[in-house]
Amino acid sequence: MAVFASGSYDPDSITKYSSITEQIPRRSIQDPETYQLIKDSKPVVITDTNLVTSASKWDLEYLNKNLGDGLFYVYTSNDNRFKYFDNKRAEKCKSFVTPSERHHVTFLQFLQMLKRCARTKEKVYLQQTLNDSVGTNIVTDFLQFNWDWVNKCQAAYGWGSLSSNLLLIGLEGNITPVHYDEQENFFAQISGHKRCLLFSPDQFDCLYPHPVAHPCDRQSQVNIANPDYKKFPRFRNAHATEAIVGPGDVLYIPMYWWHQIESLSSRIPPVTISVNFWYRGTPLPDVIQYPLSPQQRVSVMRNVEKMLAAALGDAEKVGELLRTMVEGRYT
Ligand SMILES: O=C(O)C(=O)C[C@H](CCCc1ccccc1)C(=O)O
Ligand SMILES: [Zn+2]
Repeated sequence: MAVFASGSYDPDSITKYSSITEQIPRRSIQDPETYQLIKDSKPVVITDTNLVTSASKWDLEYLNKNLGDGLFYVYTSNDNRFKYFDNKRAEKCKSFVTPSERHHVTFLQFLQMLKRCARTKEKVYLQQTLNDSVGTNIVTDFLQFNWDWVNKCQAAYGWGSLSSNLLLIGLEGNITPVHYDEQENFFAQISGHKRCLLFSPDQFDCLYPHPVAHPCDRQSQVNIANPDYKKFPRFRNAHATEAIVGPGDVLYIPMYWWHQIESLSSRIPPVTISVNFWYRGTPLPDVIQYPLSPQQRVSVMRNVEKMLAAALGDAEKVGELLRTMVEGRYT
């Protein structure tokens, strides 16, 4: 077993995907190009924001001592994929097999689950929105985030309010499969390394998301590690851009950009820790410019799916109606 110096990762552990073509640029907060990229809704890794420097001391021991006795959502998966699913919809959708299991546990129970994973090879992923149940030391660290910088960005780009900060503590090998979010995201890496694969929103047709009413809405049906080209032939045309983020890096994931996040193996520390900053998007402009942006086209498609499900009173009937409308007519 190779042991890596603290804070490094094993480059050989990185799965080779055919669809990777380029690297996401890494820029300083001093560099004007950084702000041009964000303005253009393009991904960029900003290397020196000090956004979460106050969290550099967050390791499992410190977090166990200071996170308080609240409950945390921890997902377990028997493969290493943690495909997000809407819990409420999953309960309603009888035929749906949840791709991972959600537990609501104390941090101590999470640590015990981590220990068990070392034996059972099961994977575990803590994904919890930071809330006011955390201890005072975490509040102090949180208040020392570089809010000045991130608030300036929020205002400069006309983003909506900060909706949440998700604390993510994962094991090497954990994968959050390809999905998009309807929020702007400053993804801050605190401990360990993560490989982020991003696909632009105009590749919607190559990534075959689940229907909007499905528990896995916004998630791609394609497993990019083993794509089913019969079901998803256009995935052959997909091209990703990649960044490996380490402690102190902040990846800007623009709203509607597809992303897959993989925790890279590094013996020290055995876990990866990240905190994201999700912002509601810029409100629609008063005058819509044509042609619509790829993001706006995704939003239109989502609205059509929602309206048809409501109009038909049954989301299961949307596909049939759309086929009737399109086949032989709009082809
Ligand atoms: O920050 C982001 O957007 C990420 O995708 C980070 C990702 C975990 C996100 C889990 C999730 C996905 C969809 C809805 C709610 C929660 C990771 O780091 O593994
Ligand atoms: Zn995401």
